[in-house]
Amino acid sequence: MEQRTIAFIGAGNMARSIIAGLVASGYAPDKITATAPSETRREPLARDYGVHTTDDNLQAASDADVVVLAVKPQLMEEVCRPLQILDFSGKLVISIAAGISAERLNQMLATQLNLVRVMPNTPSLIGKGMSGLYATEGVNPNDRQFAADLMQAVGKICWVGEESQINGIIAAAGSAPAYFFLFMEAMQAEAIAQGFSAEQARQLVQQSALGAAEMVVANPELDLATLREQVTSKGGTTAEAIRTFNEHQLSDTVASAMQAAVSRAREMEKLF
Ligand SMILES: NC(=O)C1=CN([C@@H]2O[C@H](COP(=O)(O)OP(=O)(O)OC[C@H]3O[C@@H](n4cnc5c(N)ncnc54)[C@H](OP(=O)(O)O)[C@@H]3O)[C@@H](O)[C@H]2O)C=CC1
Ligand SMILES: O=C(O)[C@@H]1CCC=N1
Repeated sequence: MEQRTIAFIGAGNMARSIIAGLVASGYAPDKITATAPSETRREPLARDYGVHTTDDNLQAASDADVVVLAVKPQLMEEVCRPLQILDFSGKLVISIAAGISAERLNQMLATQLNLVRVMPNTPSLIGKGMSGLYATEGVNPNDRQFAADLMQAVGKICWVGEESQINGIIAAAGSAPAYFFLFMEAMQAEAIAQGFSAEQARQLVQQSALGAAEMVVANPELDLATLREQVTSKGGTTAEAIRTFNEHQLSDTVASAMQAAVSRAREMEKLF
């Protein structure tokens, strides 16, 4: 892919995941700068991935072709204010923040940005990310392509045509790794309660999760219900487990949780 100079403003969990995946995919580390106030954040990034780091947001953004806004939503306004003096006209700006609209970002940076909103997730760290992308009006095909290439270097992508759909991406992908971790945590805890060591329980759970996910990927012609039915022998153990999940309205719980993620994103759009 095209090697542009990229500044990540904010070097936390998500920026680190993208940077790790990018560098592993062959992106030149010396084209990447990550900024954070604390040395403890910056040092491991420089050490592990060979990228430049600094606490100088203004210099990093000024030197970059592409500015990735990767701070917490509640800090975005404060972080953007000093950057208002920059000329963003030749730059592509990518925001990965949840709950901050393009219109708000234009206000925060006091200009009409050439902006793509991206909603990634942390498995980008290992090249297995899932990102949603929304290009604001006027983003040229080259910049769209660059944003797509960038996120494809760390996983799969899904373009959305309406900005509001980014909140749906949060619910279905951005936040989703945490749902699966939670499910695995609960399974691990019960496996321990049933007598396995923490290590054994973790292996039982993680290998089953990996196997299930890979079965889904390897069998695109089979819908998810069919894969489930293949495990569920009539009158057997799985049927009882599934009946218990259904009795406790697992589907409704999942739907409510995803709706709660969307509601929170909408609420954040008003707060920050
Ligand atoms: N985590 C996730 O799975 C996902 C997160 N996102 C979005 O990514 C963004 C970042 O989230 P996440 O990585 O989890 O958050 P983190 O808290 O892990 O990272 C935030 C980073 O911002 C840095 N920071 C704080 N103040 C400044 C400043 N003034 N200038 C520059 N950097 C600063 C922090 O540095 P320091 O530690 O030194 O203070 C830290 O490196 C959020 O907007 C979130 O919505 C989107 C999708 C998924
Ligand atoms: O929890 C959050 O707000 C961010 C956005 C998606 C995942 N983490």
